Formats: sequence, structure tokens, C-alpha cells
Amino acid sequence: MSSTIIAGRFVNPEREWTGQIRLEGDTIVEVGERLGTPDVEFGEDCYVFAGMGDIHIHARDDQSETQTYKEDFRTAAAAAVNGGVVQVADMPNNPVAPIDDASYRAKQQHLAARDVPIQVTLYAGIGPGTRPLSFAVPYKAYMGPSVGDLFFSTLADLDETLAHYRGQCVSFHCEDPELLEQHKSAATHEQRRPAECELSATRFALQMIEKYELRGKLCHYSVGEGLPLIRAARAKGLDVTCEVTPHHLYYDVSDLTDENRGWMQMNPPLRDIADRKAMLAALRDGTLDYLATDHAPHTLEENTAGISGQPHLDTYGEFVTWLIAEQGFTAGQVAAFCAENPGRFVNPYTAPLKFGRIEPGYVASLTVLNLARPTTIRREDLKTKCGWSPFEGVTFPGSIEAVYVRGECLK
Ligand SMILES: NC(=O)N[C@@H](CC(=O)O)C(=O)O
Repeated sequence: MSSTIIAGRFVNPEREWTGQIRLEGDTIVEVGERLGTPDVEFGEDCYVFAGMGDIHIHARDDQSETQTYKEDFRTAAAAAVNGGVVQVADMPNNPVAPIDDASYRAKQQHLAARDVPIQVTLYAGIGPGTRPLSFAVPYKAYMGPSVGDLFFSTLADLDETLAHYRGQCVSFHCEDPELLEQHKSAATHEQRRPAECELSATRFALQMIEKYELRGKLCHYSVGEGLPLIRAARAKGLDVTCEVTPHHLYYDVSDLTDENRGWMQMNPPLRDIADRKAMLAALRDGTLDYLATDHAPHTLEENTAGISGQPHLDTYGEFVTWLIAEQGFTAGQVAAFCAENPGRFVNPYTAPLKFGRIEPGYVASLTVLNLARPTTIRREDLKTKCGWSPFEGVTFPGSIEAVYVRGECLK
């Protein structure tokens, strides 16, 4: 079995240290000071993290193959590696939604045939009348309409369905369908999906998590007023974690112009500056657990025509360098919300591989960021099939030095 010694500055959430690690096959087998002559050495400008994980992506690939003109598992995996991401979790709002044993297994087989190097965990969908699968998977509930047909029209219907999912791991897209309906004639996207939709849905999701003892997760959180509700629920002992996207941390409504409105549209929408600042603070204090992109690759033409979502996998790692160099996040904080917490979320489903830490027994996947070499995002460097990024032209303070996937250096 091939053995590689890597030297550099390593980061886990609780400590940062200079030393060496030894990889054997696809596993980290030793962490120490002087294990031998290094095969690879990363300099002082680099941080070596456990491989980063994006637990909210839309690869747009399923057995129907009707959306693979914009992304498929291969191009999503290429975009992930390009952005320093070694494991992803894929959402179920496909034309053929994985909602039961047969449809989930069929999507798994479809994925296996794509033979991608990174780990892809599949969510199963919860829709009106669905029931849990016979094996453990993470679930996703779209409370109201977003993209695709998997959603509820009333929260009462969702409650009735969730009663069957007691104790399961359920992620919520928090927008109240009845309030969305009330605002549907408003002038702009953000007025049609206002903060109160997410707040009301947050209260409901927390009630459901308590009532059915779910392992709950709130997706792409964007409303400052909801954060105290999440903290209070945790203080009460609820098992609830929370994602935040790059776009809700970087942009707010003051960035919207007549020209960019089309491609700056996503669900939930951009919010006020105060919300954006609240998200940054909550990511720093641990209220938000995961940097998860909601990578939603649609073509620019589709976005301009009104479909919601932005692609973000290609730029995940560069965006993280902005958090460190310009927003004052510590490398340890990054190791928590980009590696350890996403790893903890998927590890129940990825055995024998264990993601998220630099520690013997964990997978030999690493994300190495260089904080001294800035990157300007250019369309020609993207690997996503949809072919664009909202960050085109943005210069981030750092770059991706290397990406190891199961012991192999892929970038
Ligand atoms: N977030 C989005 O704006 N779009 C997502 C759907 C979703 O996650 O709601 C998509 O599937 O494209």
C-alpha cells in the first residue's frame, strides 16, 4: 500500500500545529512531529485542513437525466474538487425524486455508475404521504415550493407526514408555504419570499424537531431574527444544527441591481445588511454549524428567466480564505464548520470512511488553502457544467494549494 508523509501546518477545530502526517492508502494512519522525510511539504502560508464537506448541493443528476445539460455527478464532483470539497450531500428535488427504497436505490446505482472520486451522500425526500426508508438515510423536507415538485402546500400536511419520521435525521427548507402564497403577487423576489416566511417556518420546524424527536437541521439560514429561536431550542435540549451559504454571508439586498437581479435570485432570497452581519456573527459563535453552498447549477439563461439558485462548489475554498483573511475567522473555526461538522453529519452514512478530522483512522482527504496567493474567479477556470459563478471577477485573498481525495492528490 502506498505511504505518503505530508508536512505542514495542520488544523483541527481545537488546535493548530506544525508537524507531519502519514497517509496509507485512503486513510490517515499517523499524526506526529517527525515521522520521516516528507514526500510533500506545505509552507507557512498554507493551512492543511481535513477535507472540506458541502452537505447541501444539487447535482441535478438522476435516472431521468433530464437536467444533466446543466450538471451531473461527474461535473459536480469536478467542481467540488476544484473548490477544495471532498464530500458532498446531494438534495432530492430531482425530476425522479428519491423518496422510497426503490427510487433511492435507483439513484444510488445511477450515482455509482458515474464513478466519481469524491464521497456523495444522497438525501431522501419527504413529500406529502411519503414514509421512511427501511435503511438509514438523511431526509430533506421542502416546506413550500422552490425548485421541483417535492413540497408541501400546508404545514398541517407536513406535520401529518412527519409523524411517521420520529427520530430520523431531517433537514428543513424553512419557508412557510401559506405565507409564500399570501405574498406571491409582490413586486420583487425578496418581497415575495420575505423574512417572516422563514421565521414562521423556523418556529414550525423547531416544533416538529421537538415533537418527533428529530435530528433536525435548518438549511441555508438567512434571517437574523431566527437565530435566538435556534439558540433557545438548543438550550432546551433539541438536536438541531444549521447551515449558512456563501451568498447569504457575502451579499445582501443592497447588492441587487436591475441588471443582476436574475442571477442573484435564490430561495431563501438575499436579506438585509443586518441579517448578513448576523449570519457572519452566528457562524463565528457556533450558532451556525456548516458552510453549505446550496450549489444550485442552473444555466444563466434559466436564472435570468426566473429560476432560483446559484452555483458555488467551484469557489468554496477561495470563499473560505475571505472568511479567514477579511472577516477574522480563525482556522480552527473554519475546521469546525467546513470539515468536522459536515463530517459528523455524513459519517453515519459513509462507513467505513470517516470524514472531518486530521486524526488516525479518518479518511486521507485534505483541503490545503494558501493564504498568501490571491485568486480572481474566472469563468474559464470553473468546472461546473452550468458554466458561471456569481463570484466571477471577485478577487479572494487566498487560493487552493492542493486537494487530496482518499490519499490521491487531485488538485
Ligand atoms: N435554493 C434554490 O434557490 N434552489 C434550489 C432549491 C432549493 O434548495 O430550495 C434548486 O434546486 O435549484
